[in-house]
Amino acid sequence: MGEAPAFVADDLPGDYPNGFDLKSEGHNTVVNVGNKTYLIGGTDHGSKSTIEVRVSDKRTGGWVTPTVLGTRPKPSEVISAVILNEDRIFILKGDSSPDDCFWFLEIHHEQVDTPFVQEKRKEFGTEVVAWSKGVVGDAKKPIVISGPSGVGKGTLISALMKEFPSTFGFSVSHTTRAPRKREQNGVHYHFTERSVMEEEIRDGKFLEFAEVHGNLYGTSIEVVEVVADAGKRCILDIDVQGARSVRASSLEAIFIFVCPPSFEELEKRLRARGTETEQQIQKRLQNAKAELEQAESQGLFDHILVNDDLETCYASLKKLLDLDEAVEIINESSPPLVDLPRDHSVSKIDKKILISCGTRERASKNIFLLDLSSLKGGAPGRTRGLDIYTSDSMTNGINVAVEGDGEDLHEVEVIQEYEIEDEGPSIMK
Ligand SMILES: Nc1ncnc2c1ncn2[C@@H]1O[C@H](COP(=O)(O)OP(=O)(O)OP(=O)(O)O)[C@@H](O)[C@H]1O
Ligand SMILES: Nc1nc2c(ncn2[C@@H]2O[C@H](COP(=O)(O)O)[C@@H](O)[C@H]2O)c(=O)[nH]1
Repeated sequence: MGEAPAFVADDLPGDYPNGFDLKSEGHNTVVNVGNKTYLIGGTDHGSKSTIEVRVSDKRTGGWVTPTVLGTRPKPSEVISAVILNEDRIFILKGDSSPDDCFWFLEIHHEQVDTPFVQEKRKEFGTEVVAWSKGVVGDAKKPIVISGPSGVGKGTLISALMKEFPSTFGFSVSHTTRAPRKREQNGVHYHFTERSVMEEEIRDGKFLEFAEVHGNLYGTSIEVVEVVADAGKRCILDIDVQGARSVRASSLEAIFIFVCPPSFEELEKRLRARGTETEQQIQKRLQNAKAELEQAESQGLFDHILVNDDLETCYASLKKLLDLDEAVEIINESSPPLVDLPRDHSVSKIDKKILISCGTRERASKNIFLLDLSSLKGGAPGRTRGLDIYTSDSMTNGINVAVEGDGEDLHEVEVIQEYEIEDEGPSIMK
């Protein structure tokens, strides 16, 4: 038996407040989770238009604007919503492009939080919600490479990127340090002012950041997601503090620490590179000692590589990434894409979402199923692992592209075995 619809569009509270800059009629959605009501809808501030969120606690009344983290979706005229696990709301945007129709809004409900919302609630001391774009299919785990300055991380990463340009994408960090000769903005780093970066950190735009050798460095969420969205495996070159933060985040990654064969050799390489002043070299060497000690921390790094002979170290890196025999494969099969039409209805059945296309009056037989049982990640990045199944990918009028010969679609048969409640769709425009 299917669950009752998560909410209905008519469920607007009697005291639905005017005065919000949320568009009315259809552009908004109201979701009740326990004692809270979430009003989710579009605003139109010119180029800055995004979906906004207001929260009301039924016990205290009144509406608050929560701290909103993550990349906010652009408004849509048709928004459907389904509550998942009470710690997040699944948002479906009708009439949106395939890469923009599924979103998750992570919330706080009673004792239930996603780790990110929990951490940020403590940090901000406010009501916090966090957006995370839903992505069909999975992405290969990003690779975090750490190690003391001058050990050869950049050299190893460049070799990987050169040999496997379609497989890997580099996470271009932000830094407040000055560019070196031949370093290009946007390629080697996003060079930025400290005040700007600090503000972006406060806005929750960074997956991790750290003060390293007297400058601020950080990995923006956007940079990592842009690489993953391009179907590439992201490589992060970050210090040990950053690795620790990523380990604590929702980003599942492989963590590699690169060691020098000796401290003397590290110093030799740093000096030979000729990019730092004597004072900076001393600072980096001092920090290297601490980093080498921390590399031993239980559970932080999955692999430790000694970069003595470069070729040998590079071969070991490729081996642990299962690339030793590899020839780069371009255009691996991509996950199915779906255009969610403007008129659709949504029902929740366990961890599956059934979407029927068409209006209530002119119901269409076009349906597809979203399986949310293997979700991974979440704010501050993407929520991955959505699976789509469609009844008839070629003839049903939904623009669904499915790889393979169609056999994968046998799961769709299961749809007919579910009993969907008669109450109609959970929301319809
Ligand atoms: N195995 C190696 N043997 C000898 N020299 C090496 C080896 N690996 C790298 N190098 C050299 O050591 C210097 C430092 O390397 P690289 O810039 O890649 O270090 P890094 O770890 O990325 O440093 P940073 O953290 O400061 O960016 C470079 O001049 C590079 O050519
Ligand atoms: N925590 C982070 N550390 C970073 C990031 N980008 C680079 N780094 C580390 O900084 C040092 C110095 O780099 P350099 O280019 O000035 O030599 C090095 O250990 C890098 O790994 C980041 O985004 N976050």
